[in-house]
Amino acid sequence: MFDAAVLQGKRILVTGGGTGLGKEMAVGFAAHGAHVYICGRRKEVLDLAVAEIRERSRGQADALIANVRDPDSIEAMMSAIWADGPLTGLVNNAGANFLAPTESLSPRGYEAIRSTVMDGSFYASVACGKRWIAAGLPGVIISNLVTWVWTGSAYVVPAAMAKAAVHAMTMSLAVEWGPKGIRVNAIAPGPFPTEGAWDKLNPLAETGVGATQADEVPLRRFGKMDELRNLLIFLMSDGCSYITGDTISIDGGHHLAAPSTFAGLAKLSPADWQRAREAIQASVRKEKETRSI
Ligand SMILES: CCC/C=C/C(=O)SCCNC(=O)CCNC(=O)[C@H](O)C(C)(C)COP(=O)([O-])OP(=O)([O-])OC[C@H]1O[C@@H](n2cnc3c(N)ncnc32)[C@H](O)[C@@H]1OP(=O)([O-])[O-]
Ligand SMILES: NC(=O)C1=CN([C@@H]2O[C@H](COP(=O)(O)OP(=O)(O)OC[C@H]3O[C@@H](n4cnc5c(N)ncnc54)[C@H](OP(=O)(O)O)[C@@H]3O)[C@@H](O)[C@H]2O)C=CC1
Repeated sequence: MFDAAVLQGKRILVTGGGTGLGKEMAVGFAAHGAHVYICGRRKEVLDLAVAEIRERSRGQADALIANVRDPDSIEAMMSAIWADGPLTGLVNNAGANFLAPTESLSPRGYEAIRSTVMDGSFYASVACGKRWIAAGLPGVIISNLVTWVWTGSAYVVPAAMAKAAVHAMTMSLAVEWGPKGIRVNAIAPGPFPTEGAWDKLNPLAETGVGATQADEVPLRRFGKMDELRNLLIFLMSDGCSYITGDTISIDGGHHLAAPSTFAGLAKLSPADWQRAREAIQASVRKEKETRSI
């Protein structure tokens, strides 16, 4: 769909690019000429991802360990990247989410999600924005949101709140930084199955409702990674020079047909929720064992 050199000379950081959607975007950017950087908290996962991105794209990729919940960690990562030259683009993709009845959430559970999605996107955007502004350089920021920024969603309330905050950041920064040549957009994907998301959002047969299902998507299927890449490459490219402040859905029409949330989980019993919690926490424990930061 695009010229293979459409992103030649671009240097793009994808947060959370070691897995799932972030890794797939990184493959697309690198295959179209960009040097991609990915970050996350697990060295082994990042090393494997860099090897895979290089092989699949035949392009340039590097990884840095960083925790987006920690502004000092983000600053250290940005300084390391900028030492080799400025970024031209940032994708705020790192995310955290799990299904839970809201009344069961502790302040730490809420904070784990809010700080990853809302604070992480803010810190990374400001770390890039202030460098671009100081150097008089243009830049592109794209945040990976979800259609709940328009609909809300039961049982994932901290994620819906935090993504909505980043939606507001997108509109606000587009206006504030537009005169400086910085474009700020977002995407709102529907279901694109990934191990990370499905472990946390569809842990049991009973949790297979709306948000993670394909049958009520008007286009009757999940999203494909090539479709995601096409949108991201376009938004990141110089051909997209007049779009800013927008959040573009890529969900096969799911949110317009209404069942794109977790409303259907009202049928779960307390025992079902306990099993869901145990399954989610088993997945989190497995991931945490391999964290490097
Ligand atoms: C359509 C699809 C849209 C997709 C959207 C996505 O974003 S998909 C992206 C999917 N990918 C990811 O999410 C990847 C990143 N995710 C992660 O790093 C972890 O999943 C994390 C968010 C739990 C944070 O880890 P961490 O090391 O910071 O945290 P921790 O383990 O120390 O727990 C913190 C608190 O949370 C509590 N708690 C946990 N589970 C449950 C539960 N089921 N119920 C209730 N509470 C729960 C836990 O008890 C603790 O509180 P406490 O007891 O101390 O008061
Ligand atoms: N899959 C889907 O259908 C949809 C996904 N999305 C969004 O897409 C994004 C990616 O989700 P997906 O690929 O499915 O799930 P993943 O779990 O695979 O991706 C999350 C990534 O974020 C990284 N991450 C999490 N916390 C931090 C942190 N504190 N610092 C640095 N990196 C962090 C994780 O790496 P590590 O744990 O090593 O740090 C992981 O690589 C999320 O923002 C999600 O909300 C939106 C709509 C639909």
